[in-house]
Amino acid sequence: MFIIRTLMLEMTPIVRPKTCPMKPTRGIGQWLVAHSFLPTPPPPCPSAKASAAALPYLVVTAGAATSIPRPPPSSWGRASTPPPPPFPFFPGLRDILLLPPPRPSLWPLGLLPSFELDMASSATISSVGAQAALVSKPRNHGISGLKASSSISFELGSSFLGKTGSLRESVTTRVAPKAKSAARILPEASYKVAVLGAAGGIGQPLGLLIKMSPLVSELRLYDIANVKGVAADLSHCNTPSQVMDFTGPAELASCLKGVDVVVIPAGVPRKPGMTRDDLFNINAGIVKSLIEAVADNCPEAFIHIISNPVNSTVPIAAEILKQKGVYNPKKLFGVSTLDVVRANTFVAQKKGLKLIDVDVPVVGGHAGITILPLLSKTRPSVTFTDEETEQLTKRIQNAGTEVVEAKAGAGSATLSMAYAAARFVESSLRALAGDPDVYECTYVQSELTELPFFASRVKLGKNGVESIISSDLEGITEYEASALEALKPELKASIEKGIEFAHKQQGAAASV
Ligand SMILES: NC(=O)C1=CN([C@@H]2O[C@H](COP(=O)(O)OP(=O)(O)OC[C@H]3O[C@@H](n4cnc5c(N)ncnc54)[C@H](O)[C@@H]3O)[C@@H](O)[C@H]2O)C=CC1
Ligand SMILES: O=C([O-])CC(=O)C(=O)O
Repeated sequence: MFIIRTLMLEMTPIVRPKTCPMKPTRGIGQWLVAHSFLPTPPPPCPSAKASAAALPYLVVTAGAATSIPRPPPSSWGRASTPPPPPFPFFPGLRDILLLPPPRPSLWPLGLLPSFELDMASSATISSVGAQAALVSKPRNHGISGLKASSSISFELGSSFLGKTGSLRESVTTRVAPKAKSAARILPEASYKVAVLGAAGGIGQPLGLLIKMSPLVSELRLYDIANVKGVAADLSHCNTPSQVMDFTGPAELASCLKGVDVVVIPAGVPRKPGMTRDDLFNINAGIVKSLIEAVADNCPEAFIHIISNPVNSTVPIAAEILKQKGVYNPKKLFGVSTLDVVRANTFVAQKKGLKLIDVDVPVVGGHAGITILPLLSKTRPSVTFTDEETEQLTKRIQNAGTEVVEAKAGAGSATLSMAYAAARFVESSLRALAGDPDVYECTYVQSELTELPFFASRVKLGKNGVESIISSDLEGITEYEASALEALKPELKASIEKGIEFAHKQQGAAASV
């Protein structure tokens, strides 16, 4: 955690004169990066003293009212403005405050720190020179589950976020060299991300979500078919990244050269009645061939494996990378983020908590009983009856099957998976950008247990896994301890199956 001192110098005065329709309220505040939606910063309210040039890109919403307006730029903040359509990601929020340019990590995918905005109720934000106080208290890790802590606090004098304010946040970003001296924090879209299997059920929405990231300069989409249309479609979104399409093995190398992150959702999904392991025979070969290309073309990239069965496909990838002499265990990840996303959602629903507050670590693997939510480690601290623990654990473990059955033959989770994968991509990019405080649960090579691969919370850094967080496994309940023991044989078998497959392939290739 550190203090972003420079931000204070950039504080743009609140541009909300009396005529603006929005009133400050008590409630949860969320930071949205408006520039994903508002390519041109809106002009100020008519009486605001802030110049258009000083206008920020970051919107803070506070309050829990019914709709968040997205006024057309020409009428931003005018009282007479009819209610505009709701903000796509955050219906249900109202007050909008304009603040300085965003840090890239704060984009609207739920990767948002959550702040308690406790405004003096008597304060009227009437102009640039309002006497308002905004005090935000540190909250739990928020949806991202990434922050060791995040806090922000402002005591304001002549402006809403005046010079006396201070901001403490655990997020950093690339600071453009020029911007440093000007005390300006700018997001820098400079990362190249490749999605392999980009025309599929996960690949398409994942492409869209990555296209919205302010950190990405190139979005490379690869599939064996149908990727041109997806790329043409996405390329019309006016966000920073350039979209490129690559079709078939002949174009795979060009797709991969120079990328920072490779995400692999290529492969077949389950149908009702199947286990993830039933996908092994097809997906093992797909992952193998794609990883061979990754090894040849971008061995330094972070590799995110979504293709099931993750418990086996990650060990396969590790073996292939070893065979190619480029295995870096710190950069190979099985994407188990969806388990965390689900656990957070279900726990919040069950306990009546605010979704953005809840963070449940999920360890083990990514199939059935190998998915082990550590409910006792839920933040904020919350107690569960034995019955609740049993019911929640089972629901989280079977959530994939819940979707497979609901889709009745049309595939498995795609949208929530894309959301989860986009979160993991964003976390990786933030880690690459030097954010010192990025944590995610992921299935990696591990010494946390006797198993060679294990999902747990890890700290991500520029070089991948910086450390594996062991504390989540300390002081777990009896229920969790016995579930942990119970999952080991299945996870071990899946790992061995993957390793054996890779060895057999190598043997077969050698004998040709
Ligand atoms: N890790 C997780 O939490 C989750 C994993 N999954 C897994 O993700 C995988 C993909 O699921 P969906 O997108 O729903 O399937 P899908 O069938 O809709 O899409 C898969 C895409 O992969 C492409 N593909 C197949 N072989 C390829 C190859 N050799 N190279 C490049 N692309 C190739 C297909 O053309 C297709 O566009 C499945 O294995 C599924 O089980 C799904 C949900 C969650
Ligand atoms: O259940 C499946 O087959 C897809 C998956 O991994 C999930 O939704 O967790």
